[in-house]
Amino acid sequence: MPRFLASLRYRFFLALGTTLLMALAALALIAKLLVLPALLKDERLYASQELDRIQRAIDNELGHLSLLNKDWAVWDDSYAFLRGRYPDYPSSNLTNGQLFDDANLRLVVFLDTAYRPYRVAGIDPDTGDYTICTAPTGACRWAAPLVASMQRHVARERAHTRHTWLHAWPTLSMVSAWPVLKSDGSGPPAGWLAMARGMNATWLVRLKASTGIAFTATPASDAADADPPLLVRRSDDDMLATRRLAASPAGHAIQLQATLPRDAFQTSLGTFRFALYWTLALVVLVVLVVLLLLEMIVLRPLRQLARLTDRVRFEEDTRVPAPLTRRQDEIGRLAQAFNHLLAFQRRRTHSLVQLSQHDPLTGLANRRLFDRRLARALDEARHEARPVAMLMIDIDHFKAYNDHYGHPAGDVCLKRVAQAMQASLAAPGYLLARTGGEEFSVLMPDTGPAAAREQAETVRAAVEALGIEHGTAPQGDVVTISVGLAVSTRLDTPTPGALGAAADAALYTAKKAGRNRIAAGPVPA
Ligand SMILES: Nc1nc2c(ncn2[C@@H]2O[C@H](COP(=O)(O)OP(=O)(O)OP(=O)(O)O)[C@@H](O)[C@H]2O)c(=O)[nH]1
Repeated sequence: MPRFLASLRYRFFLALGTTLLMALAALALIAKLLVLPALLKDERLYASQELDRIQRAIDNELGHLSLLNKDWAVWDDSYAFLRGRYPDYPSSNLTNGQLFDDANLRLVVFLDTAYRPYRVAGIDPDTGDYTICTAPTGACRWAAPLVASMQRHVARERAHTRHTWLHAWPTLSMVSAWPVLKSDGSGPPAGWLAMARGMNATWLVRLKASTGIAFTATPASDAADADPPLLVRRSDDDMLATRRLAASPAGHAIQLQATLPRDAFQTSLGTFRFALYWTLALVVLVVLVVLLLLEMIVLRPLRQLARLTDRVRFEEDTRVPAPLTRRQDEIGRLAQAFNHLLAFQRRRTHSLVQLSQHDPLTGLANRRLFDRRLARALDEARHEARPVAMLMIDIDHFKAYNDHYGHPAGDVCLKRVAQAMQASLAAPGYLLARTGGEEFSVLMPDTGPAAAREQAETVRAAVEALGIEHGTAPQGDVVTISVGLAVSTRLDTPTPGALGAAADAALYTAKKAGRNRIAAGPVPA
């Protein structure tokens, strides 16, 4: 594992960073696979609905044309005209101003019952001239395609009374046809009256105004062009929606093309982006806050504990800081447990130190501690030119005591003697130690020969005063001790070994002299 990954801080950073990236990828996927297609679908639906509106407007126009057509077709005058009984009908009714200008018509055609043209009247789209003929020939030749379309429609669907359709060639028109009946609607039909209205610029302006949609209507050839795409998004601002309407003659169509704004799409996209960016910002913020809280609540205390663990080795009274132990959470419990562990370790260390430096029977210092203190005392005495005194003490005829009273009684005796000697020490700085089986030593720093002898006598007397019965002792009937005294007073202080040897020699002298006494050794060199 790379070194920096060993830190929890970086591992959390990496994990949260990865989570963040995954969230980003998920959002991008959601945007690409769900949101954007839904928005585009909505836009397609909107375009289709707008084209529907244009188509409905055209249907309305056809309806109006059909009503006008019916008014003229179901009329006694028209009926009489087709029956040949009203020769003045064209001059009275099919004049330019009355029908073609006011009703915005291009062509009016009467067909007889065999669908043959009876009268053709209209405005030539090329010249703008009004023409009226008995057939679409000569001056009315321009009307031939429309007349043929009218003939075909009426002949094919004569069962119907109303006919409306769109015509695409050579110019765009909407066409209506009705059977010519008497004003009361009775028949039989005298023929057919068909009317065509040009889908010209004027018509387009009117329809644009009524729909509010900017569009064009152009002739198209079904055979030549493949079906155009419904929607072409030309820019972020607008799109081109296209639809073809069936028209006559066969193979022709009218192509509607509406230029539509993309406001709704852009607004929805903007809203989505806004939500997306805010979501991202929030996710980043949450990650940063989590990292910050992690650092403050978990990682920093953990580092504090780690530093504390390092210090424990060098500073004895190290404790976990109170703010950590006061916490009620897991870190607080860890800090409290850490403090308990420290206290437990200290107790154990203390008891181990005690065990290693004290005698388990009497509780006095043992030889190890005594030797260390003696060396230190002599060291200090050497620097400060002060005296150091030492007593070496041995219980008299203790083997005989053991043999007579038994070993357990010997132990009790040892303890009582130790307590008595301890109680008799004059200064708190004096150290009494059990340095052998029934051998004791006293270290008396800063103590001269006189005070040392006085203290030795006090110790001896204290043991004798205990009055522990010792029936087999040659020197009396109670337990006594012999004391060897050595004092260092010279500037060249002796070594611990030399002082100890002097005290030992003095003890030997005391034993030799009859026991239960004190002997002072020569001042060691
Ligand atoms: N009960 C008991 N006896 C011990 C202990 N340690 C040493 N002793 C005994 O102390 C006795 C010491 O005897 P010795 O060294 O022969 O000397 P002594 O009999 O005291 O005679 P002097 O020293 O010459 O007066 C031995 O019998 C040891 O067994 C102990 O911890 N408990």
